Amino acid sequence: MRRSAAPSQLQGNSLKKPKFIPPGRSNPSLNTEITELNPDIKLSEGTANNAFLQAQNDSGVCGSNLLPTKGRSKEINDGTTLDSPPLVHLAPKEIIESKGQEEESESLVKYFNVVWCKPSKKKHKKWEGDAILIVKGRSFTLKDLDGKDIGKGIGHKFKELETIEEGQTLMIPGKELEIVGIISPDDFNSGRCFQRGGGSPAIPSSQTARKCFSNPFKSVCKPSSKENRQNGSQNCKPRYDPYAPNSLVMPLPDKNHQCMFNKNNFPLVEVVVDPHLVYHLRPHQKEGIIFLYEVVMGMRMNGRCGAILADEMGLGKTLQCISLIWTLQCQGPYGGKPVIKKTLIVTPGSLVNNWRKEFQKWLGSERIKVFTVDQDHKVDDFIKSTFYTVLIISYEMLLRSLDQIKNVKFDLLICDEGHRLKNSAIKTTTALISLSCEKRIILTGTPVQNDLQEFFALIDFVNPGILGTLSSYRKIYEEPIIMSREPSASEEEKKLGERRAAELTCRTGLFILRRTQEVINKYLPPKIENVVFCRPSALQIELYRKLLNSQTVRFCLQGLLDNSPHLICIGALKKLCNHPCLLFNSIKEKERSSTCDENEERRLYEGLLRVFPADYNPLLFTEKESGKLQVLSKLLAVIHQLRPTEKVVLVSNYTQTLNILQEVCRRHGYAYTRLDGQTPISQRQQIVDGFNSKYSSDFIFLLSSKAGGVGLNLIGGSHLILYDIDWNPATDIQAMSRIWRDGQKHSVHIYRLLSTGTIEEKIYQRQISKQNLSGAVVDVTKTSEHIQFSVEELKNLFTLHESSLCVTHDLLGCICTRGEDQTDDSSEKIAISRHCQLGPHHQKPNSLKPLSMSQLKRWKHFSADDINLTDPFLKGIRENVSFFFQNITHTTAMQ
Ligand SMILES: Nc1ncnc2c1ncn2[C@@H]1O[C@H](COP(=O)(O)OP(=O)(O)OP(=O)(O)O)[C@@H](O)[C@H]1O
Ligand SMILES: [Mg+2]
Repeated sequence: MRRSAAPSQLQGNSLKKPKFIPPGRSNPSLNTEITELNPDIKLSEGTANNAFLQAQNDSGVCGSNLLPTKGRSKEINDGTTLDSPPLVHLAPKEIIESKGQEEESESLVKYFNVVWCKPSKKKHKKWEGDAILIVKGRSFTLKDLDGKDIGKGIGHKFKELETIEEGQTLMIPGKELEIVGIISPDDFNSGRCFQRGGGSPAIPSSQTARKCFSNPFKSVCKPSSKENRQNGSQNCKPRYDPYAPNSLVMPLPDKNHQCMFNKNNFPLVEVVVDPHLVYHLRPHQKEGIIFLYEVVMGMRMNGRCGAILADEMGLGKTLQCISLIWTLQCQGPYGGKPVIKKTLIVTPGSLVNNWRKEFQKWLGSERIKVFTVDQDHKVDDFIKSTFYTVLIISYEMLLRSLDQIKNVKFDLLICDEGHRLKNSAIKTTTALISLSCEKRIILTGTPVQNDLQEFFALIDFVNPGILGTLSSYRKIYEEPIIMSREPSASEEEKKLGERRAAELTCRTGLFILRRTQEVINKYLPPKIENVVFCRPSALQIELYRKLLNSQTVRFCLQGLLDNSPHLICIGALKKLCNHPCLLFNSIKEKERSSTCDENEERRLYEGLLRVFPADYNPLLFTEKESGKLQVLSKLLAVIHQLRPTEKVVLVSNYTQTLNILQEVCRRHGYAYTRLDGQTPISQRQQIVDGFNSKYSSDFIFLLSSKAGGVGLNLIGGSHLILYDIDWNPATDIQAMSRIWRDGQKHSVHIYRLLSTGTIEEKIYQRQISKQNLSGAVVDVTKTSEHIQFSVEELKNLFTLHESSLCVTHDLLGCICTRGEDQTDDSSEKIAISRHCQLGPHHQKPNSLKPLSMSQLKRWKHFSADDINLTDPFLKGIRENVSFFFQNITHTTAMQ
């Protein structure tokens, strides 16, 4: 039968749509091979005619796709010829089958690639779409290539469905189908059958890390034309000696790549990274550069040049990119011609100057001319000049200068802290998508796989269309994966979800690279982490009790209020934990404002003012009024006394709290500097540099982690104090990573301050238990507004444990007697039998994943009066502390 071209062919969109493989193109030899390779796959009883089972292939996750069956033959079919495939009408019918036969057939699932059109008697059909036909026992489902159901039927005669085969035409209600090929279960389960061609590896993964050290002059210099010969003789030499010891040579492109990108037959030349850079590179950075090179050159996936470098914080993503830019800007594998001319780096405002500094640090100021955009240096100046090759701009400035930037041809686009592009609807993302540059790199230290839709946005940004459309992605990956994780998921759903997740990882793994902190541990000094449980002051406890007794909290716990008033309650408790004067300010503010929709908040504060002294002045707050502030003040004094040359980074998520901390610095005469959301971008790097300088007299760096923490290097400080806790462990991890990074010379001390028995402990417990148990990877931008609380959870949040030294320790079910008061909420206990302070750590402690309950159990812990407490810093602050957890990460070597 002659047929019109299938839509997949007509659209010319081979990247998104599976290729139409007509029955005649089936490859008998391939099938023979597959059958032979899979001796386990046998024709099941009574299905000798089933070509699908013969061709079934358990290919690896990234294996081959559609497996055409053996050429259909007259012998297999009941006398029908190839040109006139059997026409079977699949109208619902009553089936009279023997029971045994029915059961057998029910379990049989078959998948077919089909084309469909409206039923017609015309000889030359006008096929309207490609689709996937799933036949299971007596029912079938037809899905389009976006995974959407476009046809369904049940109760069909078993025999008819059993004998479907390639080339056959079927009638289903409203549609006529032609079977184009058979799909292996693996191709269906992985979802590959829906979207093929979009990301096929250009090189097998086993070769990906291979370095090629072949002689560039050996047989590769084959200039074909005169011009090429000239070019060849000029540029045939690698820029640096590939045979020098420790040289870092990029892999050579394979034949396919050469066919596609070396049309002029330029001689192949080794691309060698500047030895000046290689001298400094860590092993993981060398691998990272090879990875980036392969991806942006399109050597990993034909025609796809987008990468995500998701190394954990502090692993030197900046240096890896700088090395790549410098290499591609001067060299290339074809005739040595440079691959790129201009690079655009987009980064958060606070890091614009950090990038400039890193270029300077690694390459000096002569090799690459970088242009940073700020108030005095406009994009136009970059455009007018031929001097600069790299433009560094903040996301905010990019939006303002988009029109000019669009006029420049950039060959490489780097988006630092690129997880912000996870929302494809926001302006920044659409602006960047509108740039025509194909080679795109996202840098992020934050894990990106926590939300499947956000994951899609990042992938689609670097390699547009590689996962199909958003709606097809949802059907093919997101829905089955999410469904498989529901407690009610059937075995079949679980398997499908797992398989689809594996396929997604495989498809994207070619261009995503993530290494953990462990790879640089040996270059870092030891890290001592402490969780310090601070006794709340008498004033705090009294206010806390009153807040919990308020009508608003009671109504919340009865589930009686809409509009999320629990968030107001949580906010008030958190403020109180930081300092009562913050709560006082809020109450006063509420008194002044008169909007009636804030009644809940007003009711929450009822009677609270009476708890404060009559003449309370928040500006004259004292340290004694807050347990945590008292501990902080002591801690600063101890550090100052014991390590007069060392410096402290003091972190809070709230500007108002930072104001209090700043006032404490002022009162004690500590020199400080401050960076928060209000700090002008142009001043940020200066402030960071000032603090890091050994000549600086600053003792304290006040940092608002949410406003400007990402990407900063604060290695001038070796003590970091987290004054308050965020729901999201990633925010805290971001902050902690500011000082424990390459270049740090001192042992690093981290102190997390928590008010004992309060909501802060609960948030901490949530960080280490819930988030971890669910396996969810978290993201810095998630806030409490995104968290759903059950009434049970709210009850737990709104409980004050006054007599416990450490509720967190109680919950660990530790059998030591250091936390005296065991909580009565036994359902939350994790029963383990262990001795206190197990000593050596069994788990890898250094990855920047949120800490888990089981890891915390292995930390040393002490009540404040414990005689074993030897740490001089902790000893100095024990007076106002009820409990400590401590973990020491010993690193093997210092640089
Ligand atoms: N090979 C190296 N030798 C010495 N210092 C290095 C090396 N690589 C990077 N560094 C330094 O380590 C610090 C951290 O690097 P960088 O800022 O690039 O980290 P990052 O991976 O971008 O982290 P984040 O996700 O926090 O932004 C910088 O001061 C950088 O100069
Ligand atoms: Mg960075």
